[in-house]
Amino acid sequence: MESVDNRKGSMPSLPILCVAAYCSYVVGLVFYRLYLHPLARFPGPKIAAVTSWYEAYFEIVLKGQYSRQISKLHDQYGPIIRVTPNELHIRDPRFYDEVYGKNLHLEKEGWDKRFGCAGGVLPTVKAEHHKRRRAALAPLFSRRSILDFIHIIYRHIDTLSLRMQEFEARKEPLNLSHAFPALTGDIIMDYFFGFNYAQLKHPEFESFHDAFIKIGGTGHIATQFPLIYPIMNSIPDKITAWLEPAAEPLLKFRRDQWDLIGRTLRGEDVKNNDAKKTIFQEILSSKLPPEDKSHQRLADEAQIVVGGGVETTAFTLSIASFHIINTPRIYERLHKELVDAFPNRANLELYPLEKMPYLKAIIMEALRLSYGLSARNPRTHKTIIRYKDWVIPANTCISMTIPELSHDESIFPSSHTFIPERWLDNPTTSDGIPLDRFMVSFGRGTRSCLGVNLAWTELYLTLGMMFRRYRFELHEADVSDVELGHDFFIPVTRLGSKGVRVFVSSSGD
Ligand code: HEM
Repeated sequence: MESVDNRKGSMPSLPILCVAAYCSYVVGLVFYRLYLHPLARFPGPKIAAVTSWYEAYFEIVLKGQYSRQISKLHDQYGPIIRVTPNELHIRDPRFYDEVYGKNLHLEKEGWDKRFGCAGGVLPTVKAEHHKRRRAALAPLFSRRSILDFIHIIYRHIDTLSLRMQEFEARKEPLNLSHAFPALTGDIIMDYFFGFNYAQLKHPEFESFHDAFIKIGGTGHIATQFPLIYPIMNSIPDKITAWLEPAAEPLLKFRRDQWDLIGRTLRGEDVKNNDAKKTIFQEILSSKLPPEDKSHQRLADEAQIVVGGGVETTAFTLSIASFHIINTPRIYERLHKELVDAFPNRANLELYPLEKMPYLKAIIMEALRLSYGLSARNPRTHKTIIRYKDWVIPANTCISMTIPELSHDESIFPSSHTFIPERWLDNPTTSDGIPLDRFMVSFGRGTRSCLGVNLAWTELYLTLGMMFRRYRFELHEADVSDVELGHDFFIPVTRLGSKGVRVFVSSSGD
């Protein structure tokens, strides 16, 4: 008996064994990531190579600041760096087309965890799934489809114009940063879902805006803790809305979509406008396999399409409007171009707007500074890629970031200044490359923006209407109300910003 007790006493207890095993695992993992990992040779801070907690610190604790930190790391370590244990980041505008090539079918890792709707086309990981999902949506995004729907876009632009008159009459500041997401939200709802929430008519322009900013922030947490969405989804909507009132419009949207999809699957026509088809009818009549036509997949797609189209276009409109109003030279030149084309201020037509060089240059400049997405945009190539002296192993996640390209001073001198003139008269870079090759705010290649035609149409018509019919005066707004403050996947300004607020008056001519 005595000898058995002695043996027991000399054995470490189970918790100690577990701690020792865990410590050995961590030491082994650190050693592997630093010295044996396929990316071990690449430059960058050791801490980023060892753990994604480094990324988490900048994204979660400092609220969307890792992209900014990555720019500083590029200054220190060069154009290619290892930013997480398994990801390389490249800063080189001339390498963009290699990473986001046109004919390549590339996997996109990581975004599936971000939004809690992994079945949507944007976050789809596998290239083959993406290809068929995108093909099913493409007809709905064609120029022809947009022109078929344009009367509904005009209707919403007219509503915005009426709201402007209302603010003019009341002599109260109008918050453009609130009005634009309501406009783009109503258009997208009508276009894809056959009805809208009349957000533009809401006194305070209630919209999906705040909810999307919150989702963007949550995406950083979900990247590290993917279970967060299943946990959140298990909480009743009422409690979520009580904890986070900004989420309410999106929760309502999700409930309504779930119901609409159910009704569409049962064969009902759920539209209550005169658009031709809803997105659900389009997907259901496509050649997609049954698993891509499930209730959940359709709901995921609905959220992605609305998420893709509301904030992006609205932010571009805010940037364009702020700078036009803030720069009399730009306002006067644009206004003259509009008056020449539309002597009668009540008229508004897409084709003449599309032919206006200065308006187009303004939109290009606003797109450049609105970036589309501020997030690192990952792609995984199945083969090795060579970048300068580096050989990037096959199946490595490589990312680049649109804001870095927009602010490359060798391509866009004074890149933080809004200069529409840089886009006039077919400009080229100093080495003769057309400047618009470096306009990547709609992405590039097989996974570039599907909504580009709709976005341009909205941008032409909204800015054309506003700056033909009205004059504006900024109210307590400055450039920090339209500059990137936080990367919440979409670019977000400083968090305390009250938005671009303006007094409105008639243009009088
Ligand atoms: C100024 C406006 C817009 C900008 C700057 C913009 C930007 C972008 C960018 C950069 C991507 C590519 C993401 C990637 O490379 O992986 C993208 C994808 C996408 N955008 Fe847009 N977008 C805009 C408006 C819209 C609109 C109005 C819609 C329509 C609802 C839309 C729907 C989509 C969709 C569905 C995708 C996913 C495409 C795919 O994965 O194949 N976007 N957008």
